[in-house]
Amino acid sequence: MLMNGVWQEKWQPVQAKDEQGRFIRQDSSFRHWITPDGAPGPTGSGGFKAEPGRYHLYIGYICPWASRTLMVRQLKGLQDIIGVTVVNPRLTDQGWQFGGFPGADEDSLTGARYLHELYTRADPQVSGRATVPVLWDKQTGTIVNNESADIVRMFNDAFSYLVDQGPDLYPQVLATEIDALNQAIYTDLNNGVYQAGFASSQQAYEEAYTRVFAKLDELESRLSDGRRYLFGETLTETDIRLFVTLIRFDVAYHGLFKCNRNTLRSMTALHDYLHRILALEGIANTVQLDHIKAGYYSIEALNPSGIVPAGPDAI
Ligand SMILES: N[C@@H](CCC(=O)N[C@@H](CS)C(=O)NCC(=O)O)C(=O)O
Repeated sequence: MLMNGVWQEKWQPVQAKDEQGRFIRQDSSFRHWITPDGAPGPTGSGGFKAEPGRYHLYIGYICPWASRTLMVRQLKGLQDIIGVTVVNPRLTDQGWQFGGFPGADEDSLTGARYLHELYTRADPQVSGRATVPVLWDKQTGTIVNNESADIVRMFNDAFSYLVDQGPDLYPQVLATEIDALNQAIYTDLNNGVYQAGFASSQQAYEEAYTRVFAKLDELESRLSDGRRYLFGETLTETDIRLFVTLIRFDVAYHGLFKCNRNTLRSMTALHDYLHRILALEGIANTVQLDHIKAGYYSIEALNPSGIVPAGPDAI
């Protein structure tokens, strides 16, 4: 991580935990918004007008948070106006690295070797972890935003006057319900699996494990009435947020994070739902299982041997 702009070599997956050994996630540090006219958004400062070719997205296929943004870029047809660079899925002592793995890119935009170089370019005194996703502004050479939830919202509407494509993933009529379900899915699943995997006490692990499977059971039953998506026929950002955790479940969370009551594949309604979203145009290309496996199983604190499991054969 970075301390006052200086990279600290000893990377630890758990930087903060509470007195019961529960993993605590850090807040994102860049929170500006791209808007149609460059006016300030809900947080941060203005000056980031939606313009074709001006912004660039740094992601890792391993990362569920980054993958949300990649999916929304795809669903909203922004591929031609927002470029993408993919980091190596194996975290190094220097954090995320460019190149060196099939399907990982060099950073042809800034020439950086590691992602943290972008953070210090954006703010020479920055402290915190150098996480993906990063939404980069080529015009001013800075980070617009590194919070996937914000980037998803921006991609949903900021560029609509340039590219009017794809569903509205945050329709106003559903906003309150979306916010509530997002929060529940974040707590129990998106972050819940990490709390199980990175727990440093039996109690913290069991608490998280119980919440993960209680939420999966609840969603399995919600989807069992034959609805296409969580809110019916309309695909929303909540589906994207759930999908990124479900797609990683059997290949990473079931084994590495000890979320092993059952596989996702054995939950029929959720499994069908997962494949329904995977079949949406362009979405399969946003999922690279080899990156997901290699990345998670390279977390030394959880898997010192570095051995990557051969299975499962199918998701
Ligand atoms: N709040 C961030 C979290 C992103 C995040 O935690 N990314 C992880 C990868 S899945 C990361 O880059 N970790 C590197 C590190 O913590 O040093 C978001 O949702 O955008």
